[in-house]
Amino acid sequence: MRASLIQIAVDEAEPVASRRRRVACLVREQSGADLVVLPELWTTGAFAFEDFGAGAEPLRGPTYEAMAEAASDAGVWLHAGSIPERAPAGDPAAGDGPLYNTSLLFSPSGDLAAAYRKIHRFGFDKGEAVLMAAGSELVTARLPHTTLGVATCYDLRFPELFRGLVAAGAETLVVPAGWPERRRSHWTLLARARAVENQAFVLACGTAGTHAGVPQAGHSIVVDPWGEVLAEAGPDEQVLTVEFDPATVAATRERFPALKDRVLGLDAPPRR
Ligand SMILES: NC(=O)CCC(=O)C(=O)O
Repeated sequence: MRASLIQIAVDEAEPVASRRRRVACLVREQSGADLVVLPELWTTGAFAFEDFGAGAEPLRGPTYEAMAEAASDAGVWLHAGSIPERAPAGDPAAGDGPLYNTSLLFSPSGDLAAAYRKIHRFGFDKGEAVLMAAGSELVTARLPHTTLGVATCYDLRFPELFRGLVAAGAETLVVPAGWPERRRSHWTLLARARAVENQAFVLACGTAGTHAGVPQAGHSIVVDPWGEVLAEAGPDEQVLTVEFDPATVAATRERFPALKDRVLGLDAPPRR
């Protein structure tokens, strides 16, 4: 299986419409890949909190349209990273619906195969954590060669989410991100940890450049179920292409069946 991770540079100097066109061209150039992956919030930038509202789109908005077309032109499965999704208002009189950090997966015919609303929002008491609503559903998707489990950026710090994805059948964990350079060591460490503990491939695609004054780490990374790094990008915009055999997941789980020794229900009650 061939995957291409497109590590996009997100800089405010580039208008969003131009970046969208540029990214669509890059996706089309990946024709022949089985799966193409884009980063988190590459239209606004993951740290451009002040732009989330103005840059928000309905699920089937301009980024959806452009990426569906690019996936179908290239004939690839496309994990199109995430968009700031403005959900429909439940009550039209109350104005806009909530914002979500929503990632989109398209099939090679350009149909939406899955949408995942990020569960763990980053920022503690500010930024995404207060501006966006949290998703609540785990999302997996069956591709011809493997089953994907999807998560977004800060989710990488929460191993229980990935356990849930594995329990739902995931073999390849796809993590679009806008991870800052400041915590790059966590990024590579956590990507490898999630691969080793879940005996799964991890495809983690970050952004390059600097937006909202936050230099991005780049260093998109692909890790195999044994924790070995198959490929790692540098800091700048780059297409990281890797070939891997999804059957390695079953072989690793059989040869070293640690997942079978899980003891379920160990969650401690919250401390008072
Ligand atoms: N966009 C994010 O989720 C950033 C996460 C991050 O910076 C971290 O976990 O560290």
